[in-house]
Amino acid sequence: MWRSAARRSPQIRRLLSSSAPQAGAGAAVPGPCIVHKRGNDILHDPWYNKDTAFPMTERDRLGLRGLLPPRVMSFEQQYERFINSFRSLENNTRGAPDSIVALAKWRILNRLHDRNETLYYRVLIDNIKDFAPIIYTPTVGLVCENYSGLFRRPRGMYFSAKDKGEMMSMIYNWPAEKVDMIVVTDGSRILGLGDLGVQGIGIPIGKLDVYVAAAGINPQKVLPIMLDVGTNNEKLLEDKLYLGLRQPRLEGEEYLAVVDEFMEAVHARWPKAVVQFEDFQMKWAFETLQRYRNRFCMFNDDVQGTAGVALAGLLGAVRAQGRPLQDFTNQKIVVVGAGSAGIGVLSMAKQSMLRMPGIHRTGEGHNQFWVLDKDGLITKTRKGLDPAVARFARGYGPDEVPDLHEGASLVEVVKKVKPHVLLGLSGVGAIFNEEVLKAMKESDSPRPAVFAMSNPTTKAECTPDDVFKHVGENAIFASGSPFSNVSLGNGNTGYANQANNMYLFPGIGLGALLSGARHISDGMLQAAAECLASYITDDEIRKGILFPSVSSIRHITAQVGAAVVRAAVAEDLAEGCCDVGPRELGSMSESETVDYVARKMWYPIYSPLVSDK
Ligand SMILES: NC(=O)c1ccc[n+]([C@@H]2O[C@H](COP(=O)([O-])OP(=O)(O)OC[C@H]3O[C@@H](n4cnc5c(N)ncnc54)[C@H](O)[C@@H]3O)[C@@H](O)[C@H]2O)c1
Ligand SMILES: O=C(O)C[C@H](O)C(=O)O
Ligand SMILES: [Mg+2]
Repeated sequence: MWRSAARRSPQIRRLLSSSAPQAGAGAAVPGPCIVHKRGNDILHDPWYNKDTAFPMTERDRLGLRGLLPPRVMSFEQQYERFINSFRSLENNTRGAPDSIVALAKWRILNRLHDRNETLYYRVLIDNIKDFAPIIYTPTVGLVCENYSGLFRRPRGMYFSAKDKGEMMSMIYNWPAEKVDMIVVTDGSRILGLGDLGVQGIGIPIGKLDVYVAAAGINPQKVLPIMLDVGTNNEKLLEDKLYLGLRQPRLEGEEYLAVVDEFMEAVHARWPKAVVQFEDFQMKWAFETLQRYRNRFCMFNDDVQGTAGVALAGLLGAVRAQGRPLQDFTNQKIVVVGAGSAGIGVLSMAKQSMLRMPGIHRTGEGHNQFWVLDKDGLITKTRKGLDPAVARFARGYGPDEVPDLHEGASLVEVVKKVKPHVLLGLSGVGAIFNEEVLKAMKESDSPRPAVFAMSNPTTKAECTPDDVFKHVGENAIFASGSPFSNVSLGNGNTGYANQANNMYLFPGIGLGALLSGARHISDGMLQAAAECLASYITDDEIRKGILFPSVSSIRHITAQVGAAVVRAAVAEDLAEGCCDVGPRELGSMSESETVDYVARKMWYPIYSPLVSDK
């Protein structure tokens, strides 16, 4: 049951192995590409630029002769040269402070990104495990914090509060004719780093890099967007070099009017583009999701993508105990953080429990969750609770087992509840301290699970070393940002799983795009989560491995994307994409859908260039 047929298929494995070109882009000899430029303009366009790899025929055809050193290098030589300079950077910066090294690595990758996209995406795809921590969490957080100083060239689009009334024409300033995937933020909650205003643009850029690497979205068709509605970050408002609007954030109807206008403009130009909302503060994350999810093809990654990844982890934790999946309904789960991510996780986990056989005994009233926010345990006596949070509030007093008071501390809750899972989405680093982790040792589970999902690394609720030391070697650990596995000293390994929405959002976006879904339904999201949960074998689970390695992200994304396509077809939401209509999608078997999705993935390879001038 837990073996995905496609995962074992040699054909799919071949199709998706990171060293072989993928189909779609993957024909060994790519078709020619018409360029509307010549000479230096080509060298300065990262999409067409091949640097020293332009063959002589192309140098003649495109007016490049004499603009490059005479020796023609191969793609492989260029690749090796880059990797060598990256490795020497690592050697030369050994011993330097972590943040200096991280930014130096980000700079060298960013420079390649600005210069030669084909080479950039190839090194990213082939080395995704090493490079994801640079272009994505945790380094992307540091980049956002320092963005105004690091800024050299613009990437993506900026719509500000000052652009009201102009957005419909501004959207046509974007040079690419077609856009498939948009990631938008308003910078109000960047990872666990708070309001970073316009500097949050680093997040959509990083997420879209993951889209290209994992989902094979053509980089010419992605668009990172910053909605600059001001910032409430005093430090930034006072910073003379700050690049965003120096005004407090718009609120209420004024704020929504900007987002409405932006969504209308995007939809007018690219009606089939998928829009991913990212790192919006909680109130706007939920409000915009409700407002747009039935009108546009959009989703909120922090609410919905995170929920699916956490659900896959929670189901993995049940399997690790050797229990049947239905036992999920009996798991005691403590969630620390009742924000957009925490509430998203709780809602999806609850939905999943309600679908399990046997749960009808207790139905909606069944509450296996203990939720804490900055004021401690949330109970029904809490005033002014958001209805989304109120659903998970505990009863109060001696009727409630165990007896816990409003605002109880985390350690009190863990000691009394003895949860199977402790899950953090609080944005507070090291909050799972020694006392809390030692209390987890008394968990009712033979494999107590600790998920420290906050990003970046500095905000992780704890480290894997702490967990294996204080909870025990039978513990299970997952974190939002990457950590190294822990050697347990007896030849055994304590696995540091990465529970990050990067396992799902690329497949959700790709599946929505290829199905041509009118909108993204709960069923499509559920299918994505179930697909990820089923990816891991029983053997892996027994070892404490809950999530696959990031190096298989393309393979995972093809499967998740296919699951999403099939769910969209089943719900009659699919309108098809390009020349593949809903009927054709519907006639594909499960493995044919995975093949189809994999074939649609773009793969970086130099195409012969032909000038139209
Ligand atoms: N791993 C992933 O894939 C993933 C996905 C989304 C978000 N996240 C991370 O989750 C964190 C939270 O994101 P969010 O969007 O929910 O933020 P949010 O601001 O909406 O919510 C934060 C929540 O944490 C609570 N909190 C703050 N201090 C606390 C404390 N001392 N004790 C207990 N609770 C406390 C707040 O009251 C609030 O309920 C961020 O660090 C983000 O990077 C990780
Ligand atoms: O960006 C990430 O790494 C995950 C998540 O979307 C977050 O906001 O922390
Ligand atoms: Mg996010």
